[in-house]
Amino acid sequence: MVADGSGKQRARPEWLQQYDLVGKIGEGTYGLVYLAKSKEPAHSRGTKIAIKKFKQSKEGDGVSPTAIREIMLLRECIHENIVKLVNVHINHGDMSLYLAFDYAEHDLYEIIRHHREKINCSINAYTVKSLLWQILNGLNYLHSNWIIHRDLKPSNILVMGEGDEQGLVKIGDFGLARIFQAPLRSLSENGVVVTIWYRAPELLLGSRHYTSAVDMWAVGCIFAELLTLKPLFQGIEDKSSPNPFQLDQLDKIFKVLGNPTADKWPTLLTLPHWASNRQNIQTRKYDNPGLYSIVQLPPKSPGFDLLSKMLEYDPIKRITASQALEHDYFRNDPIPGRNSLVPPNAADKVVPYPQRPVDYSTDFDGTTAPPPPQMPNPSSMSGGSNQLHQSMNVNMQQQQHKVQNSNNMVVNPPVGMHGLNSSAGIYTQRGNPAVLLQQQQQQGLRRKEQSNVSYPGHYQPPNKSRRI
Ligand SMILES: Nc1ncnc2c1ncn2[C@@H]1O[C@H](COP(=O)(O)OP(=O)(O)OP(=O)(O)O)[C@@H](O)[C@H]1O
Repeated sequence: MVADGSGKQRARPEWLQQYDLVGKIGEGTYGLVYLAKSKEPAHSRGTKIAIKKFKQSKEGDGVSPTAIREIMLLRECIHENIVKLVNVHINHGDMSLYLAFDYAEHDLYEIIRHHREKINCSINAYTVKSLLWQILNGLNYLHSNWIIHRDLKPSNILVMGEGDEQGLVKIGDFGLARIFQAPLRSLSENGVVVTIWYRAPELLLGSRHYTSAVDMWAVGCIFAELLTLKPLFQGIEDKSSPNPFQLDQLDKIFKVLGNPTADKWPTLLTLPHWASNRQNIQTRKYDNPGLYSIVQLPPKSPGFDLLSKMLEYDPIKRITASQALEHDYFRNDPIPGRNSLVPPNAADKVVPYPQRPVDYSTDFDGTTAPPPPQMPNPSSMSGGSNQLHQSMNVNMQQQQHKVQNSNNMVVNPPVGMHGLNSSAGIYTQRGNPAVLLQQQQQQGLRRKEQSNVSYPGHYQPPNKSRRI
């Protein structure tokens, strides 16, 4: 118990007490990601958790009540192939937001990189198929709940490490792309880069309507990348204005799939950039699509058929997640399995992927932790990082102190919607998740129309420095 400004005693925020902060594991468009461990036996001691801290905007306007309400809705999404949002914490002092997720030891960015740069061999067919099936399964769940991910890419496809859930795919970051529609410029300046490589052609051509088909395009790109270990369409980003027309990205797509035509894609002619940049777009003609030679699949194979249907130009004709799950590709050997990392056939080698690197020296403020001011407590020691770990705990305590003085709101794991903070005007509702998610979708569309934001123009070049 601690005293607040009024002299009253109040409980420490529960969520801070239950974890030991271990260190920083990554940095994304919206903020930093930390690894923490559960301290409490009730949550099975030592359970790893990923805490995402969202950075403040330069204007310091914090997290809007609408964003918070929508995040609360994301906690309703419970599915084996969706990363679980276990805790939401808003620090009202500086209006920063912390989201705690189940921790995944791997992601497809690292898995693909490991095969390409470390072991120099392809990912086995069973693993590719199992990963793809589970991505589609998670996506089908999201789409049937009216959630469009909008930012699918290998680093957002998490894969569980050793344990009961080993090899399970968890889609991360779902729903956040819309909530935080305009990422902060300063983050890009920090060297963190987001990518246009997985962006659907209708968006590149200026469509303002997101449909679930944009996610299927991204899955097609990821499928190809799992097969070849290289991004399929590596366009060079134009950064000349806040939201420029990405000609090179489209050009890379056309080169592989051929130029789109109004015959095959009737609404093409209505897309803003198709009309306004027609000359630029159509100077180069690509008549010999070469997708099958890139992915090295026979044109008549089920795998190639599925991939082509994901990379269909016309979003209306593009295969849906539920259709894809029924595709013949998944009915043929090797049959996909729950543990994507351990093929049932003993002849297939199990690849030991490395654990995520952890930067033990960065605290929750994103600054380097000072040397520990006191002797390490042996009970919190682990491996060679004892001192740093201890200093992280100290920082955690400092953070706690800050938080306790800042009228924080903590929302603990859910059964149904809950959490009311009238002083902040933040509320969530009890009710049917499907209905709520539909409302969420409608609100999002309305907001998009009002703000007239079609897609954030914050992309940086492909040499993304995404690690710690
Ligand atoms: N639940 C999690 N468990 C383990 N690692 C995670 C988890 N969520 C995210 N990460 C990792 O943290 C890093 C940063 O993630 P984050 O989602 O913030 O950025 P990103 O996906 O690299 O880029 P962007 O923010 O542009 O989507 C990535 O390596 C990601 O795989």
